[in-house]
Amino acid sequence: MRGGTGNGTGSVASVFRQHTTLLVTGVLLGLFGVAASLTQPWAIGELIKTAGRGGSLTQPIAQLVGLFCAGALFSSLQAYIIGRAGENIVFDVRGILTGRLLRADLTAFGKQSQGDIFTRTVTDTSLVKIALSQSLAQLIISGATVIGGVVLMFLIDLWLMVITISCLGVASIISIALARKLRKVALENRDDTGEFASDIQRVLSALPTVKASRAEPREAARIGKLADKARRSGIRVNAYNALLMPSMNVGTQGALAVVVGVGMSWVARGEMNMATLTSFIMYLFQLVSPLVMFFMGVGQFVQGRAAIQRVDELARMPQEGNEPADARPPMSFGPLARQRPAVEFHDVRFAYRRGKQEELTPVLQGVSFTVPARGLTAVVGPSGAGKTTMFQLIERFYAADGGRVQLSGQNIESLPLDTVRGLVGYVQQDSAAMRGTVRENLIYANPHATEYDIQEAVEMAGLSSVVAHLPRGLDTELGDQGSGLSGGQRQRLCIARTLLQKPAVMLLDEATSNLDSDSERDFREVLRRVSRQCAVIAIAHRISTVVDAEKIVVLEGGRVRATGVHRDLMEHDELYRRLAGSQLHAGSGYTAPAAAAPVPMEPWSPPPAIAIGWPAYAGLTDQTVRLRPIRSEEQW
Ligand SMILES: Nc1ncnc2c1ncn2[C@@H]1O[C@H](COP(=O)(O)OP(=O)(O)OP(=O)(O)O)[C@@H](O)[C@H]1O
Repeated sequence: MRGGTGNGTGSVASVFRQHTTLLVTGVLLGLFGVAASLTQPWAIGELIKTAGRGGSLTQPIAQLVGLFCAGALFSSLQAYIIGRAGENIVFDVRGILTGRLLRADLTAFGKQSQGDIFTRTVTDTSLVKIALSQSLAQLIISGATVIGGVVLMFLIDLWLMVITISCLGVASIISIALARKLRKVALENRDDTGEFASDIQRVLSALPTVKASRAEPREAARIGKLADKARRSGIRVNAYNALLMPSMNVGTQGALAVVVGVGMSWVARGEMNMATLTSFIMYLFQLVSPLVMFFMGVGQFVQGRAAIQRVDELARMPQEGNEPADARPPMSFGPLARQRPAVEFHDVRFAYRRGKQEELTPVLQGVSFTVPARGLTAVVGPSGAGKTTMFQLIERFYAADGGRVQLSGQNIESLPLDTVRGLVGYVQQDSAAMRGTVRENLIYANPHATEYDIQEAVEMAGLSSVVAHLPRGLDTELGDQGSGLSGGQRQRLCIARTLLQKPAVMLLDEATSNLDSDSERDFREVLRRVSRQCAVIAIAHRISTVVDAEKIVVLEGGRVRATGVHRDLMEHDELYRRLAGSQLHAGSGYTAPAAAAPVPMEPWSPPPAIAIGWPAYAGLTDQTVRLRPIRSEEQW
């Protein structure tokens, strides 16, 4: 897709400027057509005069037919070229919007409803196309026809023209007032439609919840209200549109009636000849259609301006990844050195910004810890402690408000975003599979993955038997959000996808939550092998997965409460002991090491939502796993 305006300010205007050559060509062809049609009444007058004189009609008729053909040819060419320019404009505007949406800052993106974004990207851009191509060309061409016609009519008869102008002038003033009002209600209607689309999108994305909550009638009523709001503003748009053209029609028809009456009385008195009156009336007739088209163009253009405003607002959405000038290019980073920690948090503070007022929700309050370049580091803590938020800072979805996050000794803010995301693989809490084939989902982060790599990742993630039972194997189509697979299978698919990325740091957010105990045990074994190749940081619900971790970070209320290995934490950290106690006795199948301190069981109802962890490459057995020695550390 072409185009781009850097900061998004006046995106539509900048795209429009890029297409002026095609637009000007179209308008010029249209103006040639105008010249041809403006000459036609004069040619008809000549025909009448020649017929009156009894002369040969061949030449005037040929002249007239030539003018008709030229007019038709020019107007077809103009319509084609203007239409083409319009399609190019909408293509470029959508290209800019798509690019800016994909690079949008997540805080800013979160404030905008997705339905409204959809309306602006799809519907509003279509209105922009119509406004900047058809309506604009229509305004210029119809305007030129009207001006040319008016000048010629002045030349034919001054007084008849004064009568015409008086009737049309009143109608034009009314039409301009109506057009202004139309723009205002059109903007309201675009906003109402966006609100309706947002709500539909909200409900459709949670349809099973709506059904399970028996909320269909409530949702139908709520959406119905928004649809009705859009209907009412749409009716107002139609009302002003409906008044716009008739007000012009009444003006032109009134002018016609007066001109015919006055003109015929002058012909009867011999003060004007019939050919002159016929030419004048022909011009007046010719004026009606361009005048109506002109005001229709005004109507469409003002609606388009409302859409341009909305598209420009969307294009101004703040962007992520404003790289510092001294950001290093990706290649200079290389694989993470063993001797440096893979990830370091130094007194990191972070708060989410909510709503238009940017109210702060403090989450991390001075977090410090390090993650070695190899091995498993688990993050444990009660729900809401800020574990996922930490991952989002490592991925640079958000920037820390204070302190710094380092990747292999370098502040991630000073690294190109692409490098950070290439080095860090992220399996999210709500594993995000997408519509498309299983293979497309797998290679999403590494489109050049070989068949061997794919098979290996599938096997490592315990997906082999799942894929073997799918009707078309890796080429089986999945629905939205990966529907067609179970929750656990989707999770393994996302793990395989991240494995294919061969990250230097692998983040797993509660990746074992959808796995049964056997699968989790097998997965633990795979994870142990993976963590020899890269740094794995894991948040998981199951305590049993955490006991082998080289390091466990206990997070509470946005602060690191303790770090250590399982045995130490069992001895020294009260919270960890409680979390571990409830988990290890919850039937995970794990037997605590004999040397571990006795775990006091505390009555706990309801059980705390804890997150402990490490990732789950599920469903693997020693027989099924043929984890090829990773070809080289550099390649991983
Ligand atoms: N996008 C957001 N905007 C505002 N607040 C948020 C956002 N995401 C999370 N929070 C808040 O930040 C806090 C920490 O959330 P986070 O998801 O990091 O916790 P967590 O430890 O991963 O919890 P869990 O174990 O339940 O997943 C929570 O209080 C949550 O309400």
